[in-house]
Amino acid sequence: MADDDSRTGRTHYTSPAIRAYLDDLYLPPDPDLAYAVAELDRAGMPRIQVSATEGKILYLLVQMIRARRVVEFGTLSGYSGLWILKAMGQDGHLWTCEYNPEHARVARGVFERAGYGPQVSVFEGPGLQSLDKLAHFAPFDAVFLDADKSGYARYARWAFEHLRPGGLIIGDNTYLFGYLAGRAPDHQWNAQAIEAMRDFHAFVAAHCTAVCLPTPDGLTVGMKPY
Ligand SMILES: C[S@@+](CC[C@H](N)C(=O)[O-])C[C@H]1O[C@@H](n2cnc3c(N)ncnc32)[C@H](O)[C@@H]1O
Repeated sequence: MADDDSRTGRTHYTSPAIRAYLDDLYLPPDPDLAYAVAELDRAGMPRIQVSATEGKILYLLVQMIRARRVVEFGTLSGYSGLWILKAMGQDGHLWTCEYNPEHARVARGVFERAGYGPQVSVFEGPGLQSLDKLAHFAPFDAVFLDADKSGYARYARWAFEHLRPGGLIIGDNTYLFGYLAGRAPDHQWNAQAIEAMRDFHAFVAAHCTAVCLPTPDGLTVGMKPY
């Protein structure tokens, strides 16, 4: 029977039991990924990595387009980077930007330990200031945005310019923690930040074949047309 509430997103059928059942099936334990998460706690870093399901979505997307050259903004301890590297296999390369030197140091250790050291370039510094350097390695197959949310629109324009046709722009937290629409700006996310995220969505919607997946905080996937 038709269920307008779930189709329109007003209700959903997720439950802890369903999540546990599906995670058991689709997300087998991986010691490298577990180590990247454990490193967050050990180093006193925030647990703000993508979820395992979002990591698996990244993995699938990277494999579906046979990506070999991926850029990431927002490395943290390398958790999402590992998902991307594992999906690319031995001939892939990840350029990942991180402005916190301690996060970059921890991530390098995580990548090395998992055997991906030679396949990763960790760029230290603000992502927007690394764009010119990164452009030397274009064209890319995918660009994953998970750093400064106010920069997403600028990252997306840069990504579009430096992606091959069929390449992907992927952005996490594109609901802007609930502030994207229908919520008043405040000290956490001001009007300018909300406008910047809306500018990101407007750009991706206008230039890419795209959708915003309804993950807990929105995961936007846009393909540069062929
Ligand atoms: C949400 S975390 C990234 C999580 C990571 N992608 C994962 O899933 O494992 C965001 C990271 O971006 C970094 N960051 C924040 N602003 C940045 C900027 N302007 N340039 C580069 N990195 C930035 C933070 O230090 C933090 O490590």
